[in-house]
Amino acid sequence: MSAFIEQLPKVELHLHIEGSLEPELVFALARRNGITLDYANEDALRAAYEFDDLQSFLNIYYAGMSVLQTEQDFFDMTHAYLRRAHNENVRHTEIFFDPQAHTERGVPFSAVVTGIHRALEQARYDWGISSRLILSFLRHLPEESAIETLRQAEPFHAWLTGVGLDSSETGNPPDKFRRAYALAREQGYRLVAHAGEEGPPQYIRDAIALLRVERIDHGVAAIQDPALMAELAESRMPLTVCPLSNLKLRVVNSMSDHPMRTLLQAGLCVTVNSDDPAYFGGYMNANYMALQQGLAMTDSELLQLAANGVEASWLSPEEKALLLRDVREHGEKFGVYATTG
Ligand SMILES: Nc1ncnc2[nH]cnc12
Ligand SMILES: [Zn+2]
Repeated sequence: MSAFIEQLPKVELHLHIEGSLEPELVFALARRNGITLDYANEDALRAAYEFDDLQSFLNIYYAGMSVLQTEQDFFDMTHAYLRRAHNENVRHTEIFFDPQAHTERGVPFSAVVTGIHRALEQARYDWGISSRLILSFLRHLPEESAIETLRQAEPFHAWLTGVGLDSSETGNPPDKFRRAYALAREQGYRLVAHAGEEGPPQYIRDAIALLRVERIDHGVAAIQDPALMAELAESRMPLTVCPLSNLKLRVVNSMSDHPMRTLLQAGLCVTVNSDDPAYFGGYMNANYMALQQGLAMTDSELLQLAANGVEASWLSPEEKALLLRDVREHGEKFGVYATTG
């Protein structure tokens, strides 16, 4: 592992907290909650992490999170992620959670959000990691369910910065959630959505035009549409790209085919993120390393990606300036300067 990547101050903007649940914790929580799993042990579960596409991953992802029952379970999962993030010099993280995947199983919304929030507060206190929490709607469910989830979130609005949209993309276009997003916007939430992971470039356009998002999660399908790429570059609309996720879900055939460098060189505000690190083979450092090894990205390009992460974050302008200074100073220490911007 390169010291440049290890010591680089990093921002993570696309992380599903349920996707940070490592097999060891899945089994520990199953034991604690008296749940019997379909897998004999941690290794057997890990061996099932071979995916053909997004849906084959989502099936295992939802099964894995069924061990989460109590507020303490949500705390423990979030705390474990934050410890890893801290160890990888992640300074700021914006975390998705999927409340419907838990409330549908009878887990109260309050237990989910309180456990996660408590861990975020503790990490801020213990390790100085700042964070934001993003409530993500499941797009395979009806819009009414998303709107009901927004209602359940009302008492916890102070802990929630934004709303997002994840799960099965194909056949569930942004248009389906127009009313839910309009409501969230009225209530003061910031808006993001997964678009252009497996879905077409038109979903990226629609997320921007119909849902009025300020960031696109994934967005790698933009590579198929030069006019869209030019618009995204011009507006500096951030894309929260997840390299190892794209590889494991076969969005790209190999890391050397990944569009990250082309998007970066075209002036888009692309960022590096881990998506579901327990399932896709690594956290933030591993994602930077995949770009370094698979695309031969230079330290200068990696520095620019880290700076883009700060730019795309929901930190205040003052906090961004401080963190950007740390990123630049890290580069100077290694004699490295950002490529663009
Ligand atoms: N990569 C991904 N795409 C869509 N939904 C998800 N939920 C968790 N990870 C996801
Ligand atoms: Zn995602």
